[in-house]
Amino acid sequence: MTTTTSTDELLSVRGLRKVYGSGPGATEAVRDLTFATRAGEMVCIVGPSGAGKTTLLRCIAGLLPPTSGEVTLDRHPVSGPPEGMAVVFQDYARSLFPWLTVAQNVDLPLREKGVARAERRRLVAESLDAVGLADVPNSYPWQLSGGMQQRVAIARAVAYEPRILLMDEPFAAVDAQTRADLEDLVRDLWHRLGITLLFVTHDIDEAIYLGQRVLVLSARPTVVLEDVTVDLPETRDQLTTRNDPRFHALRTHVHGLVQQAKRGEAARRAAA
Ligand SMILES: Nc1ncnc2c1ncn2[C@@H]1O[C@H](COP(=O)(O)OP(=O)(O)OP(=O)(O)O)[C@@H](O)[C@H]1O
Repeated sequence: MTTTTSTDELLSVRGLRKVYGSGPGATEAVRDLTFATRAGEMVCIVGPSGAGKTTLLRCIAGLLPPTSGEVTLDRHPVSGPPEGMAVVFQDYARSLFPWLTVAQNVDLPLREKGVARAERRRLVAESLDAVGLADVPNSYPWQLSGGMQQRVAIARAVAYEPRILLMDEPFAAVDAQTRADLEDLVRDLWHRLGITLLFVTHDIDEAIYLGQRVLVLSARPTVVLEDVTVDLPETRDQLTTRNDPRFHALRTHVHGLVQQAKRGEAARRAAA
């Protein structure tokens, strides 16, 4: 288990509950979630399908009001999209504007933030360079592969200079090789920029490869089943890390927890 001291806590989720709708048709998506992350941490979240991972991220991002409980960023309650937070979703095709070029897509949130033109130009160029897209600023998203489009979405988030970046299954729609490249890109950006990262994924191997901690969620209504510390060397690469016996042990452990969560869901359904 990881304990987070109150002094360096950045994000805190306390007693979060989210119920959609009311009356007999209500869905309790999240029952009672409590965890915290320190500044600069990389925390991955896994859990069975429908466990409420997207609901949790939307509450953290201030896009959805919780039914009860609280999310704080730097001790300030989150009640709308907070400054200093950026989100990358799975569906890059819908999150990019097809009528804007790559550079214009990255630039848009900076314009909305009121960043001066010269500074915007620098941030757009630097972030496109950071994701390996320095040579296509004038292309349109639909002219690029899926992996490249997701890089544009990442560049847009990075250019915003967030303190915390939320990613909701960002690589679920790309092929395996592209996914491995994007995982390494995220680790690299996290190291270089010193941001805090909260990364939701279905993929247990991906969670362990990327994270310093993996929060395993139960099935709906959701609680944290276990907060697993990923005690792998900080320098990771696709071959060595994934062949490390410790990686296999962690994967077996997390896999067992997710299976346990699914069985809990099956038992709940049988009892209903
Ligand atoms: N707008 C909504 N109205 C009613 N129920 C909803 C709404 N959004 C989500 N739900 C329900 O809440 C539960 C959790 O959904 P959510 O999308 O947060 O889970 P998830 O863990 O992200 O799922 P997946 O792993 O399949 O992406 C599901 O039962 C879902 O049907």
